[in-house]
Amino acid sequence: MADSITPPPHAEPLLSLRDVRKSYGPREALRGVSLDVARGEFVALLGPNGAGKSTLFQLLTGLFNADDGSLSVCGHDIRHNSVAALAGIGVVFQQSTLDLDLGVAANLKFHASLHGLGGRRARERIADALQRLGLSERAGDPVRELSGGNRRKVELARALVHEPAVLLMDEATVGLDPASRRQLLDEVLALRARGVGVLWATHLVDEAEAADRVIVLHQGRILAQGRPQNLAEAAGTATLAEAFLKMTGDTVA
Ligand SMILES: Nc1ncnc2c1ncn2[C@@H]1O[C@H](COP(=O)(O)OP(=O)(O)OP(=O)(O)O)[C@@H](O)[C@H]1O
Repeated sequence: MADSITPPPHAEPLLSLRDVRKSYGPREALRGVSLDVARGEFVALLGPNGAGKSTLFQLLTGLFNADDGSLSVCGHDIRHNSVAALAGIGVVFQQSTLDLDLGVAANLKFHASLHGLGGRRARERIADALQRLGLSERAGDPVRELSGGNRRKVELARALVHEPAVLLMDEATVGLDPASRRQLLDEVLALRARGVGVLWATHLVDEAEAADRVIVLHQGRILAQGRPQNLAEAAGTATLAEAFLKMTGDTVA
């Protein structure tokens, strides 16, 4: 009998890096990194301090060019077709980039206009993003009056206003208390259902445990990748935390 199950259509990764290299003078920050993020996939980029996570994000957001290799978003090469590639990315950086004296909605409006969104369409997107994150009632408040957790949610809302295919989160929970950290992680995990691909950089193993796939980055190289449980099994440890320590702990930085 013929197999009645049709194979899924070939899914192009939303984000694709091939053999990416970047040095600062003699210091090699990325030494040939290749990775993909698929539609609706939450990938944790787990690495200790100095692993190269921020460098990778700076390349992905067009702040620097890679010395070698290629980076593409939705099939658009970041170097050769940067406008289209960057339109597909939403990003929350480690350090806040909100204007503290502007209102919550005004911060989002400014970002929307940078992406060519204005008028009613922008207002609807902003209202929708704030509503999803439970911030509708704070729309008119200056960001300065918000808690650290809510400020991060505003950054997340802002990163999503132009409806990017891929969301980049660079150590986005730094400085948050455990409850706010969990809340932010849950908000981002929920984006998978909308097809958003997420690259979540962290040095915190508990955040990586929630991921569909974990990529362990250390001293500019990918040491391992796979489902959290599979990584632990492959390393012969009971937990991902032990596997991470085993992989990275005994090497000199
Ligand atoms: N502007 C720079 N000039 C020189 N070296 C740099 C620069 N930025 C980063 N590096 C070096 O590149 C390597 C990777 O740093 P990077 O900040 O990308 O790592 P990271 O994983 O984000 O670490 P952290 O979590 O501490 O920010 C480190 O050895 C770092 O010292």
